Amino acid sequence: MKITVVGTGYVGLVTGVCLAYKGHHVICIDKKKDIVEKINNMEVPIYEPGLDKLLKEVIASGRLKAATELGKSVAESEVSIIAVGTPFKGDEIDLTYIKAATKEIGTALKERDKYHVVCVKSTVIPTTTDTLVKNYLEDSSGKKLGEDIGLAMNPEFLREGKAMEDFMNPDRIVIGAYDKNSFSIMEKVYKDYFKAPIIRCNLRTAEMIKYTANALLATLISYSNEVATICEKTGEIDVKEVLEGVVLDKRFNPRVNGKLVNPEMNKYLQAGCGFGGSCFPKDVKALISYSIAKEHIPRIIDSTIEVNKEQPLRIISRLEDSVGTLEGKKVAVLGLAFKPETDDVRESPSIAIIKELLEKKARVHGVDPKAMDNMKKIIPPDNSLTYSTEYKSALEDADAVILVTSWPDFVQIPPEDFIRLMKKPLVVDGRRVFDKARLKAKGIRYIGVGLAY
Ligand SMILES: NC(=O)c1ccc[n+]([C@@H]2O[C@H](COP(=O)([O-])OP(=O)(O)OC[C@H]3O[C@@H](n4cnc5c(N)ncnc54)[C@H](O)[C@@H]3O)[C@@H](O)[C@H]2O)c1
Ligand SMILES: O=c1ccn([C@@H]2O[C@H](COP(=O)(O)OP(=O)(O)O[C@H]3O[C@H](CO)[C@@H](O)[C@H](O)[C@H]3O)[C@@H](O)[C@H]2O)c(=O)[nH]1
Repeated sequence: MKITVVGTGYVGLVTGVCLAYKGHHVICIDKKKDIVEKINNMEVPIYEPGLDKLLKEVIASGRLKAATELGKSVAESEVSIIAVGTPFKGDEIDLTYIKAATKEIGTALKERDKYHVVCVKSTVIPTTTDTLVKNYLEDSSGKKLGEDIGLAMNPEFLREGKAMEDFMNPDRIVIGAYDKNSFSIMEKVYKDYFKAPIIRCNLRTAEMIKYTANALLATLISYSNEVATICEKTGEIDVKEVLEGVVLDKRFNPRVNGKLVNPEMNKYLQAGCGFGGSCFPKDVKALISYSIAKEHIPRIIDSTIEVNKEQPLRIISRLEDSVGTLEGKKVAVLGLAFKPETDDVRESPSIAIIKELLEKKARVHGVDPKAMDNMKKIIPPDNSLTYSTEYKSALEDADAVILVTSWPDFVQIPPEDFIRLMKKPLVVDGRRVFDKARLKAKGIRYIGVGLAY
């Protein structure tokens, strides 16, 4: 099947490469020339484990190409998948890129005389596909939906850092479609290639499934963080023990032959310094603003954002409680990416933490094995702020370290390094990954989220 993917960022590139690997012929379109050139030269423009190898394979086999213009490719394809960004801007979702991509596809469809399905993969709020996208498409193509063109909404659930694994082995494939033809063509994209239940629904339901999934996962994180604060304020309760006691319920973590089969869910029932990334913050905010526009004040998901905003700052105030003023003190921030195995720093809690430390006149040394360059673009280095990719120079003479991202390099730091390199070692564990007892036994002071002593 010939498929055009419009928008070759994170989702578009993974989608294009995986569909080509499964046997489809894919053209990936992006406005950015440098992305297109890199792809055609078999270079991956983002860091994502496993993508490199497959990209080389599909380019070499001729099943994937990249281009900046979509006209020819759309006219020759059965399906166009829209995977452009849908950021949150001001106080609502920004659909500028969706509008532009839809218009361009519609214009290109004037040249096609066979049925063609336009599929929205970008995360868009309910009713976007069956109103805005439908209207733009019909206006720009001069064709009628259901007669000459089809429309589908197929949300993506991949996680950064695990994108290849998630795309290749999806838990479910959600296909919202306008008509029968659109369903059957979209099924042809997936059915024979992926082993997953296909959920057939209308366009709005598909849009809402995506938001509900992200808002629920983000809410679990904020819920865990709220419980953490209650534990901190009580004393002699460790939120880690509490949540471990909760997740062993088989309704969260079913067992097969006595073994846990879904411990991944436990990551969302853990206390820490908050969630970040390119999706949770913007999607939860978009759902809130959509709900308000529909005249419903969403109390639970509103608090999800509020708790998350406070979480990085709570860490700093606990550090201050322990060491007094931060002015002139050196603080090592371990981890800049919003989670391990990615170079993505968008909305990472490390941004709020570094800004707050600088505001309090601390000297900051940020460390990350992959995300340092991306962070430099957001908060450039200066006299008070240094970056590196390894932790040892950051620990040297530091008054405290704050663990923000649980990269294995950091989790495995031997306590001897804290003792040897730091002034009077103090570890603030923002992800609860260190062995508190082991550190304390070596005389290292320890502050953990959700732990008062
Ligand atoms: N990143 C994720 O983990 C993830 C997972 C699931 C869903 N999503 C959703 O997928 C969508 C895309 O996210 P992303 O992270 O891949 O975004 P991204 O910013 O990495 O990529 C978007 C790409 O689209 C290109 N683009 C914009 N307008 C274009 C046009 N008219 N023609 C051609 N190219 C165009 C941009 O140049 C950019 O490279 C968003 O709606 C996001 O919410 C993202
Ligand atoms: O090893 C981990 C993994 C996650 N987290 C926390 O969980 C949050 C979210 O992680 P994750 O869900 O893996 O992030 P994303 O890659 O942004 O993926 C989410 O957002 C995507 C975009 O919509 C969806 O497709 C995914 O299903 C959804 O999980 C992070 O900010 C962290 O707070 C950790 O602390 N450590």
